[in-house]
Amino acid sequence: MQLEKSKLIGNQTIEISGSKSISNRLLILHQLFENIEIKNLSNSQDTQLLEKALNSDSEIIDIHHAGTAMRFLTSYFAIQEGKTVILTGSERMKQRPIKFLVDALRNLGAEISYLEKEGFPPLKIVGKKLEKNSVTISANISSQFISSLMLIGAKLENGLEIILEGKVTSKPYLDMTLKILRTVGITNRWEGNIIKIDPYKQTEKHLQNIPFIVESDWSSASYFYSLAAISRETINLNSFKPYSLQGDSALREIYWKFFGVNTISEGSEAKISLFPEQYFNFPEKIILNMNDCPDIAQTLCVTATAIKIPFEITGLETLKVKETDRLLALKNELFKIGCISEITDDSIISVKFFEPNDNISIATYNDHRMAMSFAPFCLIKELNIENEEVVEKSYPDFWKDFKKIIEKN
Ligand SMILES: O=C(O)C1=C[C@@H](OP(=O)(O)O)[C@@H](O)[C@H](O)C1
Ligand SMILES: C=C(OP(=O)(O)O)C(=O)O
Repeated sequence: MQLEKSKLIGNQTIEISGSKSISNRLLILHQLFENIEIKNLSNSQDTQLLEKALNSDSEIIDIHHAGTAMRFLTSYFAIQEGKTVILTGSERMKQRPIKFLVDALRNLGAEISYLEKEGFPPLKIVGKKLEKNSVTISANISSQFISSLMLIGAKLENGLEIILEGKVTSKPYLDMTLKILRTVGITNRWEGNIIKIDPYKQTEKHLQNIPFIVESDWSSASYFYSLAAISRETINLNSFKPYSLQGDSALREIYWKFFGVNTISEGSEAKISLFPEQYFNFPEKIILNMNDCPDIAQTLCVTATAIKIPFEITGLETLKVKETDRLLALKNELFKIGCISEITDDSIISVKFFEPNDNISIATYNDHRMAMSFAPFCLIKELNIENEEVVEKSYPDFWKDFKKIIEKN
């Protein structure tokens, strides 16, 4: 996608579809427990793949690049008595870890085997009744493993106790799962390092359809925060609430503190306006731990580079095992837009900004967030985004929405 040097058309309104994370949880719960009437379901390819997998009779389920779906379906199929499936995905999916989740499920009594490399998809899952109700799992690789167990917990006869070992990564996603479980009547608690999910008891309330309006996707909103911060123009976003289940709503505080972008909520209309201060003193350096919101780290690095604010971002140990090694991809591509950076296993630090060359072409590494996070740089300089179709994974309408609010400068 060739993007000319552009300027923002101020005060336009964008409607992003429902949160991918919330939608994925609701689809699993709908299938396992309840008639949930889901409104504003995510239109992301990942959510569509999950929905298709849940309704499929096929023995082979290919989930492509959808990590959350892969992890959630592993537990889901493990408890489908009498059903055997092969759960597979893209070449990258076959490099993304799943061992700790498989070990935990096996310890509960599940029958899961690896078809290629030990510890990685594809998996053969023979659905069974799980008899045990307590399991220990490392919490520092991916919170998706734990959410996956939590989502099936209430289906086990005595519920499920999950004992977390080590540092908990991406914690707001676990809080999200617990809160969503409560909305469908599954009681739970998290005390110290133990999460307890009570067994499901159907009540009269549950016999009706439970309506759930999915709030729009905060991770997708990040690209508009970036545009607002760089352009200093206002952007309006629909279907966002003042109180969110999504950890990426930390964008409000982060973009206010470091970039002076105010978020004004019009509560009753579930609409927010991103309103940049015109005379904001940018900080000398951004020092931030983003372990709670890893999916918006790429966005923040590009905004900071465009405005030339040095940054030191830590807590990013999960980035290496996402759609690509996001730390390496960031280092390579930030260089093209004028930032020399250093990376470690869990951090990225800017070292120096310089005037980038012309003819910038950003590689996207099969990673939707690489494409979307670099696009706002067109407010500074013309650039090409390679394989622009990667955005489909989470935000199929991205280019349509993006182009609606920029024009050639
Ligand atoms: O539970 C979820 O919906 C997600 C959890 C996070 O993954 P990790 O826990 O692996 O960091 C996040 O990066 C991913 O996009 C969605
Ligand atoms: C990491 C992501 O997704 P997943 O792990 O579900 O592939 C993402 O959307 O940034």
